[in-house]
Amino acid sequence: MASPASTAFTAPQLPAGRTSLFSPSVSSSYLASISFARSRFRAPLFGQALRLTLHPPMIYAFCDASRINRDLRTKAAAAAWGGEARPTILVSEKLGEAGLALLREFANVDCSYNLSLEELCGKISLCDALIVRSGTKVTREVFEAAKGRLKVVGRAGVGIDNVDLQAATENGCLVVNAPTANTVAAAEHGIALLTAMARNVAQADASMKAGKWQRNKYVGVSLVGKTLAVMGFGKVGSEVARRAKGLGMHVIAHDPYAPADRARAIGVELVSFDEAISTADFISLHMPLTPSTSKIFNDENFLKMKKGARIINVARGGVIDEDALLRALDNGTVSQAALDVFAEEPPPADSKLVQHERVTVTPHLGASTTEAQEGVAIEIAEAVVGALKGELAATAVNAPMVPSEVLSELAPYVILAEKLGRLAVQLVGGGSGIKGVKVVYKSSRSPDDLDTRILRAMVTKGIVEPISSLFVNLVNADYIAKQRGLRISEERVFHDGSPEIPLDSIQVHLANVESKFASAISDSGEIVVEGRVKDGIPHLISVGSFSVDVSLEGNLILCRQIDQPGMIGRVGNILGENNVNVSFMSVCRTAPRKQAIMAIGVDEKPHKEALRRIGEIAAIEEFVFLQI
Ligand SMILES: NC(=O)C1=CN([C@@H]2O[C@H](COP(=O)(O)OP(=O)(O)OC[C@H]3O[C@@H](n4cnc5c(N)ncnc54)[C@H](O)[C@@H]3O)[C@@H](O)[C@H]2O)C=CC1
Ligand SMILES: O=C(O)C(=O)COP(=O)(O)O
Repeated sequence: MASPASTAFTAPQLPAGRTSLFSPSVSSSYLASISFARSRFRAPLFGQALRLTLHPPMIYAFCDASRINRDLRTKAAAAAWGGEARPTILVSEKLGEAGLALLREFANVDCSYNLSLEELCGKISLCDALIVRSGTKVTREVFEAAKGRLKVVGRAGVGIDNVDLQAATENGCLVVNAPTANTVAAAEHGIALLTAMARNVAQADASMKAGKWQRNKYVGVSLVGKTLAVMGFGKVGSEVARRAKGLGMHVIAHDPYAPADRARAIGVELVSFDEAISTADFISLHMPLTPSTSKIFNDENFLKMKKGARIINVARGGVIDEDALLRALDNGTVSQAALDVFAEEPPPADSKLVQHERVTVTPHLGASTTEAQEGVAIEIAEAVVGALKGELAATAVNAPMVPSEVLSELAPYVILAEKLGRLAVQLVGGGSGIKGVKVVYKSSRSPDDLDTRILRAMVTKGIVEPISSLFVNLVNADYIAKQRGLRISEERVFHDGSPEIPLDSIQVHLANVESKFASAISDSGEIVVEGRVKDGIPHLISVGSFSVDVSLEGNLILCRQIDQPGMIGRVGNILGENNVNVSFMSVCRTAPRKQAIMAIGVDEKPHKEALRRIGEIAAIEEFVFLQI
């Protein structure tokens, strides 16, 4: 690599009249950059501490910097960030008042319940977020009808089987849920159904109301000493287990993914699926509905059950083959069932299962307590508002969860990563197509101590957005990379420095490509650009095998020239005559009077004519203009 004898000429300056680096006219990458810091972020710039106040569009932009940048050109979005118009949140099912109040502080809230699919599709392109419970099917059609406006779907509860996560991801829409606030309610409902079923409470109640007094008919079974199999030992399952232990039951559980010590800690033994269902008197279902759990309780598995077993389902109707359950009830394999959830909700009015004498039913009431609904509403409102502000929700279902402290630490590197991707892709020439991208992180931290997912996503964004109409964010970056056949690999290089600083530099390598600026090809034959964060500002520090030193603001001109006096002046004059403000300039040479690379940061895009005149300077061997 050429010696880093760079000469920095002009200190970067804030454009006249700008009080913040992040004025609305600023590029998408700036917007993306600051969105990580939750509210305020102090960046020591050019010897002075500049307070960056995050306006909503800026914060939000992290989720969708390019879209926001486009939106900023529209009246609606411009107003949104000014506070005149605000984001719109559609709430399609009943949500607790406390949650609605939180939403209303931040957005316009449209509570429209019982929408048909057509009505939902009709509204959704006017909404930035949608909040649902289990009754709204958020299908691919809905995401497509959103035409890119919908940024967040909030599921006010746990199960997200009613949301097409793949379609959400493909459309860059974040899905968040509220996974904890209804756990106890669901567990209590499970216990309520268990005890009610064992003692025929619902049937006896209906009988009395019909004027009967049937004491012999409704003799129940005792729970104490009986075996309960908890199928799915997650949040709800373990709370059910804890309560069932209190009722004197012997509790076993099946969950392929649950840690045995967590079960042991509450006196529950984890067993295989077959052992659980074949030894239990009561089987309580608490697993999610997924392709692998769909209809897992079927004819074959009912046959394995202890004769006369009793089943409780507060999870999802779809985990049971309902026709098979009916057969098992009728042939006595299963003596009773208590169901809160159904494959189709509401089930058909003539459902034989609902009408069955030995089946106790409730209309999906597991989460329906005053307390749980209040909690869920607040949990989801905070998650959705946070996501609209660009914070990464801790309950994101289709995006990597990056803790907020990691985000704020990595914020300047995130900007750097996007800019390096953007630069690298603009250096590609010759229609070679990009296949392999390698991101190299030089860091003194151990790999476990540096979460690079967000950086990789932003490199992808930087590479993909300039060459496509796609917008890329953390939600869809990996998906889009895969779609475009981009293999993104990462490499860590140990840097002997302070672990206080997360990264020394980031390199982006594009393999097997030609470049329109031959000097960008390194000795290894790849386009390589490397950057570093200095004083909170991303800098380009090498291109190909040449060292440079230029802050990555505005745009960039790279020239390779024969090192000789007067070059800076000649290029500077042409730019000056074109009213293009130079923000930064560095020259790096292999040796005096040999080859040199001049990197010039410019605020404006030079006119074609100015670029042509620069290209005509005899000593300039090649040059390229890059938009950052
Ligand atoms: N009826 C209602 O109103 C409510 C229903 N639910 C439902 O209850 C279920 C559980 O909720 P949480 O406990 O909060 O979720 P969770 O994610 O904490 O627990 C689910 C557990 O199921 C396990 N699991 C996954 N596949 C399994 C399999 N094939 N066999 C056995 N276990 C498996 C997972 O390892 C996990 O431990 C979800 O389906 C949720 O939608 C939750 C709240 C209210
Ligand atoms: O949280 C869950 O998974 C539930 O099933 C609760 O559903 P709901 O919000 O009451 O429609």
